Amino acid sequence: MPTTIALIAHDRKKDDIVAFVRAHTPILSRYKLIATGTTGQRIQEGTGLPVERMLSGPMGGDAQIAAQVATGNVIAVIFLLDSLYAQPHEPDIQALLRICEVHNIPLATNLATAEAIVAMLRQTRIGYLIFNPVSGQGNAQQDLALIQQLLEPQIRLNVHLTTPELSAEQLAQDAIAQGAELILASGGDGTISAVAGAVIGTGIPLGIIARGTANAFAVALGIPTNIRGACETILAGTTCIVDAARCNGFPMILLAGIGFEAEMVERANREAKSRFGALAYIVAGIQQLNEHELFATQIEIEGIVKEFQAGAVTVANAAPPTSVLAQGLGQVIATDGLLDVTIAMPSTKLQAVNAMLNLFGSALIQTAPNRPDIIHLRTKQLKVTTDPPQKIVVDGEIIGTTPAEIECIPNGLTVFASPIIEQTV
Ligand SMILES: O=C(CO)COP(=O)(O)O
Repeated sequence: MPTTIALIAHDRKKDDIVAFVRAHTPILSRYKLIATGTTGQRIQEGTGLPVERMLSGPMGGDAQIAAQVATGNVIAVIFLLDSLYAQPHEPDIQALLRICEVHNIPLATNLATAEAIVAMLRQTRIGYLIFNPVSGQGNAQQDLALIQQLLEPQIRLNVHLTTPELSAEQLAQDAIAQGAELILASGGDGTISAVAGAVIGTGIPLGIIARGTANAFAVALGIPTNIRGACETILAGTTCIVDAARCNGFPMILLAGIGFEAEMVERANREAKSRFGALAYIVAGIQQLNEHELFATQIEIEGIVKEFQAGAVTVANAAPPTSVLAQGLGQVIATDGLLDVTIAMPSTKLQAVNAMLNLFGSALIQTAPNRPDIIHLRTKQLKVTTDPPQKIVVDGEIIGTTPAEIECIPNGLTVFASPIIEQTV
């Protein structure tokens, strides 16, 4: 959908349009502004807002704007006419007015109707949709078309596709810098975490349209993992405030896995994920189980250090039941201001398999497993040191090796989701 507004004023109305734009800067600054040459210059000088300037009206500026309207790029035209004086380029003016009629584009020709357009804009939300076209196994073009079809009657979408050069995180930062009031992320957990990471602490509501392999974040927060359901959740408008976290400076929404999980994620590479979907993780997990060894682990919380021989250390902010290694407490609470830490210390492969099954079972019944080889705790922050150093995976991406310093950011994210009902364990 277009997000451009065209601004034009005849000479004796130029002061009016500058005053009008100045009075409505907060709302108009959310849109791309285009204007005829002199009008654009006056608005830029008078308000500091960026304006893309066409030719001056008599030289064809009205005609250029008419072309933009005709090609569907313009959401509204504000054209303060001077009806008391004849203009040399009257045919161009009439052509622009006619094109607005033909294309049913809101057109204000005086200050009263310009105010009406601003009132309309106030009721329209603009959503920055950050869309990863290579996530998951669906047809990205069809997915995007469906999202637009479902959301656009109520939310004007500013669509930005991720590319190898333009990361989801960069796009999210740009959206925030442009004053986004609503950011939507569509892709796998990597895309969603990257966008969420940039949004932490801004208070900007985040919509999640999961199209990935595991979609752990959506599942953890009870957000539907089909496009239609996800869009309905966004349109319903209910938001939840959940915790976020940082691991060695990297934003973390779901969990940090140290040891087993990091190795497993590395095995379940992009190619395997495209071929086997979520099964890739299980295949990789079984392969990994054959090779994995325990490592010496130090956990430091508020100056107190404890030592373990661990196979996996998982520090979770939010996690679905299928994030087996995070389930030391039977469920991960995303709204308690604390991280859920699970340390698995199996000494044989059989114990490891048993421990994983046990953890999965406890997540399903939301009770902590009672096993001597699983330790669990909740804390706001901790430091994990291992010998030898272990890889760390944060929200599905390897970010480096231990030591890992992880801190919860209570209430760091506002997401569109139904209220989360947590049971206290
Ligand atoms: O003449 C105009 C519109 O018809 C306005 O043009 P300028 O903004 O260049 O003065």
